[in-house]
Amino acid sequence: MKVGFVGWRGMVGSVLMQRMQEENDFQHIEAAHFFTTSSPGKPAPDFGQAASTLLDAHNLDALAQMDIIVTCQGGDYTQAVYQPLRDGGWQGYWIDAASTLRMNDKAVIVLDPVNRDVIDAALAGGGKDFVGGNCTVSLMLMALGGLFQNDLVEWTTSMTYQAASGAGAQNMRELISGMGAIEQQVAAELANPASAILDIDRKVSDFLRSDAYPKAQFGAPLAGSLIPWIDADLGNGQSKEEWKGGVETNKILGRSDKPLVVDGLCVRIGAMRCHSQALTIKLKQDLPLAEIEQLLANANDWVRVVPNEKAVTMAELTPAAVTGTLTVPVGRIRKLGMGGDYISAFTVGDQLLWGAAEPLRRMLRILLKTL
Ligand SMILES: NC(=O)C1=CN([C@@H]2O[C@H](COP(=O)(O)OP(=O)(O)OC[C@H]3O[C@@H](n4cnc5c(N)ncnc54)[C@H](OP(=O)(O)O)[C@@H]3O)[C@@H](O)[C@H]2O)C=CC1
Ligand SMILES: N[C@@H](CC(=O)OP(=O)(O)O)C(=O)O
Repeated sequence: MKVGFVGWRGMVGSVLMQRMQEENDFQHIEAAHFFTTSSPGKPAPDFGQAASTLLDAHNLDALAQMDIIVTCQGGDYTQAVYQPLRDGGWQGYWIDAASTLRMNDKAVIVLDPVNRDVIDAALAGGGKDFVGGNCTVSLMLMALGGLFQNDLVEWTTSMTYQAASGAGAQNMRELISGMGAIEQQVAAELANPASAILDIDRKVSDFLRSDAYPKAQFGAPLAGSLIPWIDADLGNGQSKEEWKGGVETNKILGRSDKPLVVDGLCVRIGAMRCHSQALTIKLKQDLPLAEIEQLLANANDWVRVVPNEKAVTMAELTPAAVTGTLTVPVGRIRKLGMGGDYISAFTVGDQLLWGAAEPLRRMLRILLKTL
């Protein structure tokens, strides 16, 4: 098997490479080839394979030599290369982090702990295109798979608290710059315990609204504020990120013919790389909480039910606790005042791991085992 990697040095690609090394995935690959859009001919990274040089990621002939291509290069690259490659007769497997092909009929959105059956059916039917899902959708399904997979959900809202990393590496830098710049505005006042808090607040507020605040990437202040819009404006009041919540959830679950309503508001907050979501779930029946918790906990090896108590919630159900881990905690589970079939839940997950790189890594392993 020849496997080509495109976008391996970007943020998502780097996390993918790191996970592949941790899981010894390269040992299962006969020949790994690394592509670049910027520096063909330069030395390729050494992940225990023979030293080689970087290939041109726009060279269709070089790409066509691959049995499997894994790309984390982004939607523009997929848009430019995928169809010409297929039109040229390439029959290989395409594994992609970008959203471009997700809703294509022939593509499967991969999240194997949730939809291994959908993936296997596609492979058996000759499917060749496997795309990672939107990060909030994948993380929601990892957390709440126990309810969705048992067809217990009538509808759900997902109100998100999304990290800067979802917008890219430069946006993460801008978030930290914003935090630092705010502190600098009032460093002298902070050092003086007698300074008036309303003076500090006024200085910070003035700075947040000023042109001096670093916001070139996000277009609005994030540190010290939030941004209640993510991705494109669809023109009907819904953001594209919110639209993805519904269509991608149903596609992953293989129920686009009988779609569940999944809708809500997507909000960017000042976390680094963990997305959080608050959910209201209308169940099809009034199940005891203990049964709900058991269904959630048993759904996969990564979900962890956090008891709905203050101390453990503060310790375990936060971006600070979860960042850099594959664990997907879900907590704040309780019956809501609307009735016994309404529950709340809150979940946190690393959007670069289960939200981006890990489903791709696992799909590659599935292919390497199957082919
Ligand atoms: N960010 C996220 O959370 C998610 C992203 N995705 C998808 O993955 C795609 C890639 O996202 P992301 O990883 O954030 O993109 P990055 O901007 O981090 O990387 C994309 C490419 O930029 C080039 N590049 C230029 N300068 C640098 C540099 N200094 N360091 C590293 N790479 C550099 C590299 O290409 P080259 O080596 O060819 O020069 C790299 O592959 C997105 O467009 C999206 O489609 C999907 C889910 C989540
Ligand atoms: N849109 C997500 C990140 C992302 O890349 O999503 P998608 O893969 O659906 O384009 C966010 O900003 O948090």
